[in-house]
Amino acid sequence: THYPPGPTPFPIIGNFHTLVKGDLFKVMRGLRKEYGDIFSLSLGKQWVTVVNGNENLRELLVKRADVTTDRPSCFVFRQGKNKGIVSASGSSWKQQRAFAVSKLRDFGFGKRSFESSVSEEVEQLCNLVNSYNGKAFDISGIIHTSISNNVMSITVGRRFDYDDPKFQQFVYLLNENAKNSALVGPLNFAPFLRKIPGDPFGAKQISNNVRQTFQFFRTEINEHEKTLDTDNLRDFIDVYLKEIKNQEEEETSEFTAGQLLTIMADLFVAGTETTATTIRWAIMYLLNNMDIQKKMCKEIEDVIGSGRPPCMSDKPNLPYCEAVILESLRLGNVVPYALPHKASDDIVYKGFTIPKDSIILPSLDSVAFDEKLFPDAHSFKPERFLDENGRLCGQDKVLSFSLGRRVCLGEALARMELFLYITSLVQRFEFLPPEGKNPPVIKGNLGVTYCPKAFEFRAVSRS
Ligand code: HEM
Repeated sequence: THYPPGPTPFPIIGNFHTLVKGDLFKVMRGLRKEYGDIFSLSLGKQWVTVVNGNENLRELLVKRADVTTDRPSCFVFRQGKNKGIVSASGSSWKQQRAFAVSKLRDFGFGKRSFESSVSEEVEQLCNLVNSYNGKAFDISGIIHTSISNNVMSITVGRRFDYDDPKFQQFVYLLNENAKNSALVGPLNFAPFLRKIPGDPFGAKQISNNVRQTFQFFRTEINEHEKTLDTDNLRDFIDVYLKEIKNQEEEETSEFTAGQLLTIMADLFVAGTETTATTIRWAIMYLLNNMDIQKKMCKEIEDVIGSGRPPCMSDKPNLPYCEAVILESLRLGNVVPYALPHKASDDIVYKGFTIPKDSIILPSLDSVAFDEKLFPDAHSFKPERFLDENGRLCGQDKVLSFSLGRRVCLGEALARMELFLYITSLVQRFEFLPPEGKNPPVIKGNLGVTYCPKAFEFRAVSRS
């Protein structure tokens, strides 16, 4: 059998030493150059096949979806007990995902009917930003809280105040885990790393944070159970609790409180950090490209003015703003290797065999920086998404939400959030570096998500 090529592994640790050599992006891009689009790594007992390039990803994740959709059993997914949506596989995943998608949609998730709720959240955020009176500040904490409220209002049925200490602690835990690079890196694949005394890879801390996240939602679910009225369903938790009751008689029912708990954590974890981070990237790029910020602001002024905030029906009339958002999604590269998939059977592809039960890592990074799709790929150039008539083009080339059956479940909501938050902030404020300072250096930190290093800026009211 012909396995995909890759660096020669050492005994026991495999290619572990190659991956921790430094910048993971550089290492992975270098390996692609050396071994080709489909290369493999060995980590402990795990085989990992890294898939690069738009066509290979489409071929494997879409056309061969029958054998590339499951999740492997690695550290990050065991945190979700292989239940719920993100970490689950097979028929259980299919059923839970379909149920969640359909019921969330009933509550307006990602649809126009939910727009007013997101807009209110944006308004709250803008008012808070305004209260800094143009003084330099770091927006991460409040943007995380604001974004998570959008998912909370549908799932838990209420929003949380920015100064709610319990909620702040909760959002903090999430951030801490998201920053932990071990979750996407070696820890995920090499079980022996978790046993090293002193917890150098933060495995215990991660598990502990996850436990606290689950506890937060367990309390919410318990309170919902006490007040449940099946004729008046308030939110997603209520809908799910009703389904548990409906299926009580069936011995094989997959609708359990444990599943609900994991789905809640899934939605919260997958839906907060990603969107909030993309917005922070957009702000960072706009601070470094004042001309682009001015153009965006001018488009908003011409189309909407300053009398009312932007709404979704303005989107087709704001192609330049939309191009800035697409370029932030692409260059921000927030989930560079998506989440691990599994080969559920031997897959013969381009003369290689990707062995059954090995991990498939989709490199979305390889698409975001593909020079053929995006010439001068490392530069921030919204114009690449506009044709000669200023109309939007090439949106489909951006694969930030992955593809195939595992495609991001929150894509529609995320796109709505990105549009409303970014255009509203630009309409109301001019983003400037802190007084007397240069704009923040465009640098990221690769954890679960690739996010900008902490930075401060001034948001100066335009009125
Ligand atoms: C800019 C924002 C976002 C980006 C870039 C993003 C990106 C992604 C990516 C790359 C994946 C992995 C797909 C794969 O395994 O191949 C994913 C999965 C997922 N996302 Fe998102 N996401 C975003 C926002 C959201 C939001 C707002 C939600 C929901 C509230 C959400 C919920 C999920 C869920 C539940 C999954 C797991 C799907 C599954 O395993 O079946 N995401 N997302």
